[in-house]
Amino acid sequence: MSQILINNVQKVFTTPGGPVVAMKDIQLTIQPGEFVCLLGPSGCGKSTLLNAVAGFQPPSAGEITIEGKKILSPGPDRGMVFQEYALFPWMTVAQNIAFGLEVQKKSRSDIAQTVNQLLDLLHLKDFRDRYPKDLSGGMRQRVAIARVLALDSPIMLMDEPFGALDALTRRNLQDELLRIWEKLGKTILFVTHSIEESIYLADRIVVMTYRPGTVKRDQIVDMPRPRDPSSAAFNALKRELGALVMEEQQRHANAEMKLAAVD
Ligand SMILES: Nc1ncnc2c1ncn2[C@@H]1O[C@H](COP(=O)(O)OP(=O)(O)OP(=O)(O)O)[C@@H](O)[C@H]1O
Repeated sequence: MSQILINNVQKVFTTPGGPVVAMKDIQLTIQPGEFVCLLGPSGCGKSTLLNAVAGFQPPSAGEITIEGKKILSPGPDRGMVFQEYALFPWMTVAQNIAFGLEVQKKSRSDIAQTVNQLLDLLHLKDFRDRYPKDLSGGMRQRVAIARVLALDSPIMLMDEPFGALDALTRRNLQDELLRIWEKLGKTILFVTHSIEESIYLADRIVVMTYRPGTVKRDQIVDMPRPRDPSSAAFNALKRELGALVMEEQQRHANAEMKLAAVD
């Protein structure tokens, strides 16, 4: 199983205006099978942390290990889903899902079996021969998820995957994701700036501060699923986390005003 250990991680970007400390002193352990959301306003380092776990951008200090092995580059144990669907427009739905398996040189029959299972799991059977341009945003994101699931990585890293979807489609895909997570037992690290989305989905919500990104609150969400966004417990937590996020948003706004004053 795949425990993720984020050990005292820091990331500094060099910019023409000087160094930007995007995240600092991040210390987190994510257990196998856990669903963790990274929550915070724009610019608080959520994507920086996710990209470091993905191995796209190594930290400047500290280290990230998965099952004790230091992360230095992307690997087959981690699948990534982005906000933009990142599908190949010249391939059909089935071909998009099969792509990674073909790169891995799996046998034709294995590929066909996995693709059929995933078309089933994500309710995409009737769309298998369509091209991405002929699909809705929600459908495209289903294909993107199926494509990552095809590789059977134990860890899924998701960067605002439902951010561009309308509210109804978003709820629908959140429910699908929970169903898949419960069925397949993946470890999920999910970036969002939606407080409601984080409470609806996560076992644990890590609220981050604005520049430098640090852990402001590590919150267990101890509510049975499916969660009811109109319940008292849901709303109490929403208010509490809302106040924390608002503080950071305010710090962001103040920092931008200072910059504008310098300009
Ligand atoms: N390549 C880079 N070069 C310079 N600064 C960067 C770079 N990438 C990120 N940053 C800065 O690091 C900080 C954290 O950025 P990051 O994208 O991780 O935040 P975020 O919380 O994911 O925000 P968003 O929700 O807008 O994506 C920001 O202040 C950003 O400007």
